[in-house]
Amino acid sequence: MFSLQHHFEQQLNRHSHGVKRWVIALSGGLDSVVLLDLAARIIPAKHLSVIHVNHQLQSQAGGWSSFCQQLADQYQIEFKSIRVTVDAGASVERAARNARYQAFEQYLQSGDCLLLAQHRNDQAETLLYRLLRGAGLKGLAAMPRTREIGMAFLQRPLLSVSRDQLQSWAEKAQLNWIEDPSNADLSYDRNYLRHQVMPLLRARWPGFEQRWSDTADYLRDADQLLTELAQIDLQTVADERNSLSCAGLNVLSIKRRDNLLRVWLAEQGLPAGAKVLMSIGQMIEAVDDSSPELKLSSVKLRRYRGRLYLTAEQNGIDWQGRLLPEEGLHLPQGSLLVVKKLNGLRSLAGVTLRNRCDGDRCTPVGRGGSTSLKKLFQENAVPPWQRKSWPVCILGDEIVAVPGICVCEGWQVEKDVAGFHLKWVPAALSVGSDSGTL
Ligand SMILES: Nc1ncnc2c1ncn2[C@@H]1O[C@H](COP(=O)(O)OP(=O)(O)OP(=O)(O)O)[C@@H](O)[C@H]1O
Repeated sequence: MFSLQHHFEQQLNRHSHGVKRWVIALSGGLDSVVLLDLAARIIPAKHLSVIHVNHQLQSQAGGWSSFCQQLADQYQIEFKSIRVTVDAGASVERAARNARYQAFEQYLQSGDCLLLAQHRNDQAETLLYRLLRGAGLKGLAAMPRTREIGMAFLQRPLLSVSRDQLQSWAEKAQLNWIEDPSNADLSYDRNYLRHQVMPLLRARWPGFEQRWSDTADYLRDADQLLTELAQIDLQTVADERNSLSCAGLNVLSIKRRDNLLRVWLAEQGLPAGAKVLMSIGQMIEAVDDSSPELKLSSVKLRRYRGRLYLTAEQNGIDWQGRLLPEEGLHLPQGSLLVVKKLNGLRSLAGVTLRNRCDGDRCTPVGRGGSTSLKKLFQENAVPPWQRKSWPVCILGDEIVAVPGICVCEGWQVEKDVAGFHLKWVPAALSVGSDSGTL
């Protein structure tokens, strides 16, 4: 016979490695109240914590927060309530969800596992909802059982359990919960599906939620395999500055190329619909000396010397006087990385950074004389829009190295000794996106 508690425990055990604290996301509704009850039965209270997000959207919101606090007190579990302001624009549902996940992310620490109470019926609703909105493979994979969130990760241990099973647990255990009146409001798409559409489907095709939940799992596996294929392909076409070779992309079939581009753009928070992929395809196939550009959200995709670059408009980084630390620097505009290996700079002591200036010259090792930075950038195929913000290493008035490009005469470490290698990686663009991640 099915035991909810046993099933729940098994699910937790599958992803318990390294978990120091289990954080229950408690809305006060039936599902998360059952989740809390189950967790409290098998995890010692000192390893548990409850988080409630107050969206401040309804007059009763403060009361729900107090209800959750009282519940946590009953179980003697640490409680945290976070108030968020929901930017109620086109979709209140989506804005509330985004604000909630942001609050979770800020609260969670490394070693935390956030537990959410979504169940099988929620999964089926999500799949149908996404299908209605014309989602791609990733969207149709619906909610993952587990994923990273900020420094921690989240789990949905009830994803294979039905709403009825949760309800009968709640009744047997005599739990109290809140009924959110907005759950009955059919003007919300999710509620319409839940109350009007799903019951019809269930009457005609009993048990369809389980099958849809399996379908979502298959789709997630397929999506993961395609992402892995894209990662393999990226290794052959991307360089260390995360630009892509058009020649390399042209060798791939169009489907495989689109798959790679989708994953590459998604890493930067950029969606890639069919139209965008077609335009990028034209850029890739353009004649080699052309430099087409494509605007994507707030960034530009540019082609330069046969490579594709994603770029934000940069105003130049004020490096002035910045000291070069051994562990490197991570800034919104990019990362300066430092590795120790043969050759390289002999010391970082006193070395500072500044922006490159017009007329800058230096004496790269092995070149036998001085050369302009302009020429060095051209020779190294540094795209023009990156040149302004490329850092230059200075000691006194002298350029001692240009990260990723050269070390200058007199500053290189002795032969066969490890020195400091500097690499400049222009920002991997991260554009705020509302991809509806669950
Ligand atoms: N305000 C909130 N504070 C903390 N966690 C929340 C909140 N709202 C939702 N959650 C978590 O996200 C899950 C899914 O949210 P969803 O909106 O589908 O659930 P709900 O119907 O509001 O509440 P429940 O699932 O508890 O019945 C919840 O089960 C709960 O774990």
